[in-house]
Amino acid sequence: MSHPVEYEGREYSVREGETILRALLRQGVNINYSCGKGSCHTCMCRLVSGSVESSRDIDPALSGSGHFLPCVSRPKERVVVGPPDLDALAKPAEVIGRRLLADDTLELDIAPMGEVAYEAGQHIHIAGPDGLSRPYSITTLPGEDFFLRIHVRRVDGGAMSGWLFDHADSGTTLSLRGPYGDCFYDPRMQGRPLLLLGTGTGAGALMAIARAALSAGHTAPVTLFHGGRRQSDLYLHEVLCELAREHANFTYVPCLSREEARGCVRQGRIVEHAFTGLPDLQDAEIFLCGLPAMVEQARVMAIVAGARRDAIHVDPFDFAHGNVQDDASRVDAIPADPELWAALGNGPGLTAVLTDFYQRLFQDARLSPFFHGMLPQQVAAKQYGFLADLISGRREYFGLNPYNAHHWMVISDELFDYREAMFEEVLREHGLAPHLVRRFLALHERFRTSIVKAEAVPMRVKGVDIPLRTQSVERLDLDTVCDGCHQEIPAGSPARYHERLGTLHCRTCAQLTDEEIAEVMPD
Ligand code: HEM
Repeated sequence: MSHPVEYEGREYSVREGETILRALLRQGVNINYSCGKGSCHTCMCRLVSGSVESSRDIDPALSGSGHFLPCVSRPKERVVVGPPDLDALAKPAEVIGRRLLADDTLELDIAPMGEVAYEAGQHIHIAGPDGLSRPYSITTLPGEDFFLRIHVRRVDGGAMSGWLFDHADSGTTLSLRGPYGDCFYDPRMQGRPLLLLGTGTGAGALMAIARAALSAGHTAPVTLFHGGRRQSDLYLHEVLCELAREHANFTYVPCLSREEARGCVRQGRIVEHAFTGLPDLQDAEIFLCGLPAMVEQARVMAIVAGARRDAIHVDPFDFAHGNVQDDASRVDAIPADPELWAALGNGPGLTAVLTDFYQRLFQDARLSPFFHGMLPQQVAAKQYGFLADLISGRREYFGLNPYNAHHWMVISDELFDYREAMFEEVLREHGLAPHLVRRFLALHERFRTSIVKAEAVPMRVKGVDIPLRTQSVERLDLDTVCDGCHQEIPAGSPARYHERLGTLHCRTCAQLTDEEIAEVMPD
């Protein structure tokens, strides 16, 4: 028998065999999570009452303070779940060593008071004085030493990196939270080629992932591309060359985009080199750490090269910089794809795909709530306008760009991938060749960072944010009809106008409060 779960004051059903995380996501709860299998700890919650059964143990200090992982737990009775107690999750730690790896890159050895169970390449949040806190990738391997090592790049005007550079000497105390993230080597990847792309200190995390794989006896090729502008950006050059000498299946490819490249260093950006000649990435595991623009471009290229969505592992804190490019420039940069357009019958095939896709989406428990009040054929027609422009190269679409169209929606990477899997299935059912399916999905992929976000954002028009407002109470100038009860609303009455849906509701259907009415009808 399954038991319900209460989260943030609301009760949710849990189906037989379903984890608490799955149940909450299915019912539209916006809960932070990442790996979904008990490794990254991103979804950690506190058990306020009741008990759960977990398929994976966590640090006893965490379970002792009432924490558990909803992604690997099922309720044993009715449970009440709350957000994690961040103070209880913090562990004191001490800096025990530091060295400069380059003018602007510092290596810190940090000894936590107590055990921190992590995977190489995961990150921890480090808090300094005044509660300032930033994520840093762990560059050591678990069990290798009693301390953790991180790499810090001095960021211009960066308060935390500046503080670590100037004040984090041996003996300085810090506070740690984590580990977090699912960008790490899993022994189940044995036998698959690993492709690692990083810029800046992303190389520290990638080196740890490569070392974890090699020390676990990974025999398939492991290729690490590290990109920088200047020679000094390639701050792990010697160490990575040494690793390549020690392991025949490890290749290190340094690339320089600005300074002249010499010796084994290649000229240009890593994305250009890594995807030259489009390797077949169907079996590969891909790790991306570094500049958001690189991560975004590499993700698109990986999809075109056949990578599975769940095989692309991204260090999530790199996206903390937000949306890297505006949609208009993205659209301008997308070349027409005459082969794909022809395969879609120059239009009718796209209509057929979108009609089927939205029919299916409107039946889906996770996606349909976003489309409340809309009709599948309406949405399919608008989507056609957007995609037909991208694929055919014409420029006739004047609807909302993806950033603005989704500004009010909370969409996780996982939900985005869920929609993509559904879309992929429809494309295949319509007989599109596999290489064209990838190219189609890569078009969507280019807009991921415009669409995926943890909270609603204001619309942005010509670089200016429009205040987030989807509903307003108005005093009507003309007689009209209520979209709820279909009764007349006489001119001069208050009504609620839903800007996005374009609907109007009378004071009864909209349940207007006296305060709301008084604001538009002060007399
Ligand atoms: C989980 C993923 C997604 C969800 C839940 C979602 C949901 C929606 C919803 C509800 C709307 C209607 C907005 C409104 O009229 O207020 C919309 C519009 C739109 N979506 Fe998505 N979407 C997703 C992914 C995508 C992707 C991958 C693309 C393509 C890059 C895309 C492109 C668009 C565009 C262009 C519109 C505007 C159409 C128009 O009004 O002219 N969406 N989406």
